[in-house]
Amino acid sequence: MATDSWAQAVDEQEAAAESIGSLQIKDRPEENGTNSSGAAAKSEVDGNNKTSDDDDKEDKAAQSLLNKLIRSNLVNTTNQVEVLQRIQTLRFNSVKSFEELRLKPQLLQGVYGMGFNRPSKIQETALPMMLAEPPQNLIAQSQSGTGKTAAFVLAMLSHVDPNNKYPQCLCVSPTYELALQTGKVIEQMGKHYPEVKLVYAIRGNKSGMKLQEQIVIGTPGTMLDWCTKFKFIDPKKIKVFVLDEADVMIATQGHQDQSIRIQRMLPKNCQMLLFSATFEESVWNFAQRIVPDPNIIKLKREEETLDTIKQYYVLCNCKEEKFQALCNIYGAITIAQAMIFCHTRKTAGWLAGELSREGHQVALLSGEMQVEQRAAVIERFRDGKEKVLVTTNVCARGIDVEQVSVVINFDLPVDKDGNPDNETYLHRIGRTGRFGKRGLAINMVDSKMSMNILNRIQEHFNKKIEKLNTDDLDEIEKIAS
Ligand SMILES: Nc1ncnc2c1ncn2[C@@H]1O[C@H](COP(=O)(O)OP(=O)(O)OP(=O)(O)O)[C@@H](O)[C@H]1O
Repeated sequence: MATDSWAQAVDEQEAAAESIGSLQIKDRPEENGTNSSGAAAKSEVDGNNKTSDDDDKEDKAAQSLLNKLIRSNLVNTTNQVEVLQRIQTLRFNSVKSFEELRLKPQLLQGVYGMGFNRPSKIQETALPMMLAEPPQNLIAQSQSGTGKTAAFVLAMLSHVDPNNKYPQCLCVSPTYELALQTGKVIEQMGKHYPEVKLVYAIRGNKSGMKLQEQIVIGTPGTMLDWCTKFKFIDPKKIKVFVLDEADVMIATQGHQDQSIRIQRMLPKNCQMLLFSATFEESVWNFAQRIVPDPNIIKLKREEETLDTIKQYYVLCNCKEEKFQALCNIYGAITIAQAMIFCHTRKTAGWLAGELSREGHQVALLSGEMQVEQRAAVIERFRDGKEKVLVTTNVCARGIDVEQVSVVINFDLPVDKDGNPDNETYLHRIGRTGRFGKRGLAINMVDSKMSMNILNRIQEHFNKKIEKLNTDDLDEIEKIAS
């Protein structure tokens, strides 16, 4: 992943270039796209890699929250679920309908009330395991948006006994905001089951006495305090323990230990469920400490591909020329919606301003915005209220806006050392099914260094990126046909 020391360096370089420009000593690149300032940029980066742009730094929790806030649907996947079951355990059949799960009528009503017609891919396999008797432990990994939260919420609601007025399910989340999002799902799904109550174990929400609510959802530190220091919760009475967003959890100092300490207080027969969007070594090690004797299910992510994307590059000398090229493209072809990626906030802000002056309806995602504000911007764009979304990569990481047909790399994606960030390139332009039949990606090249990056991206994907002359309207028109 690209970090922001490079962004900072580019910011500084841009600022320097502006002051140099005002002294009329502009470093103009050659027509073939070479530019001596490319090398200068690299050395600036090298000299500045300690000065990171902290404001732009996104943590995983914010990313995850953003995804939840803007998502209104399941992520489509045709990949098969991979199941690793415990030895000598029951065989679980996957289900194709919610009826097959024999849910309580109030819960079935809740599920349908949320507009779910049938279980998602991961739910087909995970739900029968989670609802089985005796309770089964589960480690489940699948990409964000595939229905994990809805699955464990249904499991918790199914397992509680509303007649018992004490906590029976604990669910730990990495942040207060993420806990609230899960809480909302519990409230929606449990809408017709009002006897079941929910409480948030989050800082400042001290209850002062033993809890009566059956479900407690919160962050690990407060949850641990409520179990140990304040004794609001009797851990011995817990039937279901859920650890959500394990990959986000382990990125936060202290969360792992706190979660493990909570888990150790729970009875042996308590059902342990752990969910994660990714499964790197560290997550896996943590998962195994939290969930003894687990069933494991994994849903592979759809492969991203460049096969159906037409890729072009445009040679320019400076950002003004890149902007002009962009205007020419807009003048020649009809673009329903486009996403434009810039390397720095400053360039993104400038470009958004220029585009608005040209009469475009522009949305800008910027690092200073709160997560909720960003979600609102993306939502407006997704709803078609704006036609162009200008953003830095840091802001847009992980965001899917399906209807976008044109992606413009105003700056090519690079990592902190100035090398091509192939993963980000693929993610920006290559989503499966994102473009329907055909998509268009246009890369702006403005220096020897960026030409070199483009060449390396071509080599990496073994896919030719064609040159496009944006001064030739006929040529531009052809790319859209
Ligand atoms: N069976 C279903 N049918 C239709 N929509 C569903 C179904 N299950 C979940 N959804 C919806 O799909 C979206 C994603 O589901 P959910 O939040 O459970 O996924 P997730 O894997 O937990 O994602 P994240 O990791 O981001 O929390 C939500 O809007 C949810 O309401």
